[in-house]
This record gives sequence, structure tokens and C-alpha cells, in this order.
Amino acid sequence: MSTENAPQTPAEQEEHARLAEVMARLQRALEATDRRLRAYAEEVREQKEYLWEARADMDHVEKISTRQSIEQSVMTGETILDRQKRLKKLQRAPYFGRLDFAADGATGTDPIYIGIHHFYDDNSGENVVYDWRAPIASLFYDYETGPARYESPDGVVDGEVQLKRQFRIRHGKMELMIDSNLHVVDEVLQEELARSSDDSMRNIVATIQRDQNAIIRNETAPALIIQGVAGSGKTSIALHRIAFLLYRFKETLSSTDILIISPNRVFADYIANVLPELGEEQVNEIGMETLADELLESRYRFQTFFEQTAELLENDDEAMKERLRYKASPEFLKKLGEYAAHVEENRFVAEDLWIARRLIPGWLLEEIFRKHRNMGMSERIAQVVRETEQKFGIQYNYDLMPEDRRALREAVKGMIRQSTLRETYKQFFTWLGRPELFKTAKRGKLEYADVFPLIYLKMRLEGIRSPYRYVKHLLIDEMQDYTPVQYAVIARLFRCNKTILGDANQSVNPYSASDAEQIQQAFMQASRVSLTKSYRSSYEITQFAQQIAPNPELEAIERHGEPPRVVRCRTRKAELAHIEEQAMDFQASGHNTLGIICKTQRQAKRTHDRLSETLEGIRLLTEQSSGFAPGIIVCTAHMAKGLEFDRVIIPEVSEKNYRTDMERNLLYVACTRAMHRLTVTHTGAPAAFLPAADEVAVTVSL
Ligand SMILES: Nc1ncnc2c1ncn2[C@@H]1O[C@H](COP(=O)(O)OP(=O)(O)OP(=O)(O)O)[C@@H](O)[C@H]1O
Repeated sequence: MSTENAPQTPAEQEEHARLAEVMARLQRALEATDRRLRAYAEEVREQKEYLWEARADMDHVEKISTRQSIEQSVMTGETILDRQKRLKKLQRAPYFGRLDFAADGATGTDPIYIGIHHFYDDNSGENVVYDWRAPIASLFYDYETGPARYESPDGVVDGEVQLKRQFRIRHGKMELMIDSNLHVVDEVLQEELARSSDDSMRNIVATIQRDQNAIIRNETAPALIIQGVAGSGKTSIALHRIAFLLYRFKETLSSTDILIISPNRVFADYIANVLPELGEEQVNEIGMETLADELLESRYRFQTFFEQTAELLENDDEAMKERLRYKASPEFLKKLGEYAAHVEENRFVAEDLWIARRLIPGWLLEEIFRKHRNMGMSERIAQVVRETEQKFGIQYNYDLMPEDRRALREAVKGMIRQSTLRETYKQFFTWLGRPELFKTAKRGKLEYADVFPLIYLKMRLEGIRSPYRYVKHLLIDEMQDYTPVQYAVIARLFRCNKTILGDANQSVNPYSASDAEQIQQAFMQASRVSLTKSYRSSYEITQFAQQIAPNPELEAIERHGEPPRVVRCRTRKAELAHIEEQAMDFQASGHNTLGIICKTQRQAKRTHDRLSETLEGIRLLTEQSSGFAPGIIVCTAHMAKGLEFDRVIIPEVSEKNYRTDMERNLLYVACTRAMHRLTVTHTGAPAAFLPAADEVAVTVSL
């Protein structure tokens, strides 16, 4: 029921009165924080003044103690500032749900209101609003009215949900209030999904679904792999899960302990707001290329994943596909492991040595050398020399002279049959009998597909001291775009808990992709969950995308909109004119984002440049872009991964331009970015895997 007008029913009257009371309490709490903040600011000012004026009479210890006291006041002030921010947010929407739960054996029920943050009223000593992450709040997501249970810190509590109510409150005003019973269509969710997009990912606390809640609140899985169809909320719930874990384990986990591996900086920027909105600090983020560069100590120049995909699309090179396919196979990882063992086995040719006219047996040198396989080579040689010297001293009761030590070091060095890491990696392909699988990319760079195998070999032969030992939880998005070798490297690098998410149907480069099952093999004790309901796109858009890349598991949400349009244009000029028309229509609409999604960067640039001749403010996303913003964005499907737009236009979907499986995947990714409206344009024959024309509107334009 809508409650924008005067409340009608007793329930509405009750809730309006309650809201007014909560708003008044929030106002009082805010005024109290304002007073405390002013008091702390004054205290800091006075202490600083005192420190300055009395500095000549103070000894060192006194100065330190005054400074510490200032720091303490500043920190307390910051905590109050945080509370102030939360209270202000609560003033806009103090809660979104109410739950009356009668625990078995308890007398009476107090309504529990659930909001984005906890609100404890200091004056009355009451929990006025519960944080959505509180144990009891999980009832709100898991049950309608009837028998229910939740896990409290003291154990499982059984009982009955007697009332469940959803609210939409904006700017302190109640706009909607709905009592949910079993089988009620989730009206609040429908409204939420029908809204226009934002310039960043939004939180979904008010409408988290039951299966999503189970993933968010899973505290035990050491590695949780989420395979979810396009638009199923994977990224959203992974971030909500992080917020939940930060709340649940606040004593031992902080935002600086978390790292996100994300596909690019635009995506990182797009999701950056979710955790702060949920009252948590932003967490660190890193891309695979930066990670690789750090691990290789910036010693190698290599192609990026983006460049690799671009090259594949521009050239459709069978030999390259074969290289990528093999390097993405579990077989490749196995062989690389065998090769590393082989190199290790054969690279030290120990011989008997005579130092200071005394014998050092080869077997002893070999034994010491083998023991330290995880050290870098120069460190390892130094260690062999050190340990041999010790044993030598004990055996012969003789201390080595500096020249003896030098001779020992030179002799040990001489026993090593070693080439550079890159050379050793290259020789792997000869050892394998397939030298054609190693090929340098343009300008002598390593191919992207060789970067992580090289790191893996380095780890096996030299050892890498992980710079990420501080990470306690790792989140990997777009998991399908990483290969078994990458996962093997990640597993060695990050021993912490992990949330790994993606969609096998959305790989932008199917020649180097992994599915959830393969990924599970890389991590011990990993659990796999799947999400099959798609929330982002209207029913019609989802059905359209399903015809391009059918996924029998996918369940489309029943939110109806315009059918997607396939627009056949006589010429490229006519196509651009149609896109321009659509762009102008968008500018006049209430929608916030329009994505014009092309296949290649070259096509995106060309489209962008042509449209920019007549339209203002169109942005082109490139590999270097670092931010997402509302308006018209032209980009490739690769760049659009993970993003969403109110409207999407996909140009040049002709038979010639979209032909291969990879192109089909990219088209699927592009279509599934659209929330409310999708237009596909082409000249000449349309791509064969576009839905048949009689199922979509065909407009002959110009
Ligand atoms: N429970 C929910 N309540 C409201 N909105 C939701 C819910 N679940 C998902 N959504 C919305 O669905 C859209 C898709 O979510 P998200 O981007 O997290 O999905 P995804 O599975 O990561 O998508 P993709 O793989 O296609 O990039 C977002 O607009 C998100 O807000």
C-alpha cells in the first residue's frame, strides 16, 4: 500500500507515528553528536595552544604525553564524526523492514526495525534500529510470516515471525509500506529494479533475496565460488558479504585486510561506493596486470589481457588461439609443474670439491642445495656456502680463510646449469616438443598468456615471498577470465579465505577461460554455489540475450519492458544517424546512462568520433580510463563487463562482424548490460545468432 497520502489504516497510523518518533530521536542524537564534536574540537584547540605556550617549560616526556592526548581526542572526534555520518544517512531512510518475532517460550514480542546501520538511543538505552547484518536481521531475508529460526551468538533460536513489513522511506518520508505474506510478489524489489541506473553500484540491503542472503552470511567457507548468471547480483552480494564479514569479525578483520582483484579501473571505480555506503571503508583493489608486474619486479614487458583480446578480435589468428587454448588447459599446468621439477632436478650438478686440501663430497652439496628450493638463486648459493662452511668446520675442526670461502662460492656457482627465467620458460616448450607455442607479442613483449606461467615457474624455481601475506580475505571478480595457471599462482600467493565470482557464459576470451568446476580444483575445501535468477534486465531483454547464448539454468525476473529492437540500416551513415537519434532521445529521457557497446576498441573509437561531431559529452572508455560516470559512454563489450546501463545500443551487429564463438560471447555480454532498453543495429546481413527478425521489431531506417 502506498502511504504517501495521509495514513488510512491503524497499521499505517502506527507506522507513521513510529517513524515520526524515530526521526525525532535521530534528531536528538544528531544534536548530541554535534555538541560532542564541538567540545572535542575545542579540547584539541586548547591542548594545542597549551602545548605551544608551555613548550619552553615542558620536558620531553610531558610533550609526548600532551601530543598523545591530542591524538586521542582527534581519534575520539573521528569516531563521533562517523556516528554523525551514519545518523545523517539514517535520517534519510532510518529502516526498510520490520519484523515481529516471537521466540519459542518467550512472552510477547517487540518489533524489530532493520536498517542500513544500527541505531542505539543513548537516552532510552534502546536498540531503535538493528543493522541489517545483525543475526536477528537474517530472519527478514529468510522468512515470510510463520515458523522461523536464526542463529544467535548463543545458538539457534526457534520461533515464529508474526509480522513482516517492508517500507520505502525517502528523505524521512514514508512512501510505501507493504505487509509480506507467503507468495506475495516482491513489490519493493520490482520498484527497485525498475529505477534508473546510478553512476555507481548501489546497495541492495532492503531487497536481498534468500539465496543471496545465504551467500552473504556464509562465514565458514574458506573459498566460496559463486557461479551466477548475468545480472544475478554476484558483484553486489560479494561486496555485501565483505561488509557482513567486517561486521561479524570486527575484532579480527578490518578493511585494510581485504583485497579485490578486479578486471579494470572503470569497474573498480563503479563498485567503489558500495562499501562506504554500507558504512565500511573502501578496500584495496588490484588488477591482474599490476599483480603480475609486482611479482616479476617490473623486469618484463608484457601484453595486457585487454591487448590480447583486442589482437584476437582484430586478427582471428588460429595459431594464437591454439597457444591460448593450450595455456588455459589443466594439462598445461600439469606439464609446467613437471618441467619445473625436471629443471630443479637437473640444474645442480654437484661434484666432489677440494677446499684447503680437504674434501667436500658432492652429495653433501647436493643435499644442502635441494633443501633450500624455495630461495632465490643468489640467496640459495649463499646458504649452501654458509651451511657447507659450518659442516666443514665441525668435520675438520678448521675455519675457512676468506680465500677458501671465495673458492667454495665460485665452485658452487659453477655447478649450476642455469639460464635466465625467460630462457628457462622458453625451453619448456622445446622440452614439451612444441616450440611453436612460444611466441613474443609486438615490440618484444611477452604474450599475456605467458605471464602467469612465467610467474608460476619463478615461484617453483626461485620462490616468491608473497607481498600479500597481510590479506585475510581475497575477492576475485570475473573469475571466468582467469586460467588454471593464474589460479595456481593465486592459491600459492594468497593462503587466506576467498570469495570468487563470475559467469562461465561471460568470458570475453573463451580461449583462456575457466569454469567454476575447474576453479574449485585449484583451491582446497572450496564450496561452489550458483545463482540463477537474473535481476538486471527486463524480462524481454533477458529473453533476447538468452536466444544469443542460451543458458537453461537462467531464470528471468518478471519485470516487463519494451522488446529489444533490431534495426537494419541501409548504410553505415544511416546506422550512425539512427544511433544519434537514439542518443538524443536518451538525453531527453529520465534515464541516466546509455552504453554504446562495440566489438573492438577501433570500432568504439570510430563510433565515438563520428557521434562526437554532432553530440556533446560522449565519453569513450579505453584501457587507460579510470572512472565511470552517467551520460553516454562508448566502449567495447570487454570494457563493459560488470557494468550496467539504463539503455544499450550495440552497433555493427552484422554477419561479418559477429561470427565466432568469442564474438557471440561478447554480444551476449553487451546485451546483458542493458536494464531497460536495448537496440541492436546493423547494415547488410545481421549476425546469424541474432534472434530471428520476426521475433523482434525490424525498422528500416533511412
Ligand atoms: N536482491 C536484489 N535487490 C535489488 N537489486 C538487485 C538484487 N540483486 C541484484 N540486483 C541488481 O541487479 C543488477 C545486477 O547486479 P550485479 O551487477 O551485482 O550482478 P552480476 O551478477 O555481478 O552481473 P554481471 O555478471 O552480469 O556483471 C544490479 O543493478 C543490482 O543492483
